[in-house]
Amino acid sequence: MDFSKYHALGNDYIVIDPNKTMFNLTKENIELVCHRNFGVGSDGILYGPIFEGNNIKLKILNPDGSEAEKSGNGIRIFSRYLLDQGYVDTTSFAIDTLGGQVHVTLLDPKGKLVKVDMGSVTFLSDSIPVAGKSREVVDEVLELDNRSVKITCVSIGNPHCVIAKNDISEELAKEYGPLIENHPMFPNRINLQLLKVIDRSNIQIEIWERGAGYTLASGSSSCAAASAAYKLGVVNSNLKVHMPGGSIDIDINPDGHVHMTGSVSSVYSGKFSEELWQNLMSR
Ligand SMILES: N[C@@H](CCC[C@H](N)C(=O)O)C(=O)O
Repeated sequence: MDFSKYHALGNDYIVIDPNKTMFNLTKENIELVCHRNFGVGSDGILYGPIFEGNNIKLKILNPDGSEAEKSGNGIRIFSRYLLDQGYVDTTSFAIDTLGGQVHVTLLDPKGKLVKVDMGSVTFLSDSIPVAGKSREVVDEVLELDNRSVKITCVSIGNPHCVIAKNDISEELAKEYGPLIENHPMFPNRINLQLLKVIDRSNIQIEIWERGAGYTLASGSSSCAAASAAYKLGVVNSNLKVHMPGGSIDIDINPDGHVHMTGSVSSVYSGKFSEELWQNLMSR
């Protein structure tokens, strides 16, 4: 077995385990493995577990080869991988990511339902980052290709830009996505969520992910959009985030920590063909 593939609400990831498979994490290799025509195909690679003392570290790679600080669906998937491979034998453990440590609780004996304390969010421009003077970026006007949009920006370890609209669609996410992701206001690029508030306990989002493009679901996007809606005063602290691939439950605790609960599905474990493997090893 060289890799395992899982999805969380249609957001699919390949887990490559450095304890089992030597893999050069070059931009070209990541792009090839994630490519849906020339490789295995996925919305990213989860590279781990990397053991540092007693800690378990995870690296999250986007299909364009960039490294993400956090991924909500990625963390839930990786938690199930740790259980499937016998790396953990408790229902509660921590994982270190570039965007901080997260705390996981397996709510199902097979790891099919996972809750994660994703940490706390910030709206501060310097932390996200968003260019310009130091401020909270909440309901602020951004010029976008001859249009004005209202943005609220959030970091939950990785950066997000939320745009609330009455009508949202895949087409609109694909139109706004590249413009927002690469806008000069966002020096580290950014993930986009188009947000529609259904009622105080339900929101709907369409997502464009930094380094990945349009995806069917995103855990950190769910946390970001729910936190933005809560900050704007239009939802309660416990809510459901509906996405094209399914829904995630979000609880915003009084201490500011955001808890995300959602499913994980196993797809298959596989081996790279000798031909693809030679290709990957040669660069
Ligand atoms: N799908 C993820 C987010 C993955 C990282 C993102 N593309 C970024 O670059 O920040 C999720 O479920 O959170």
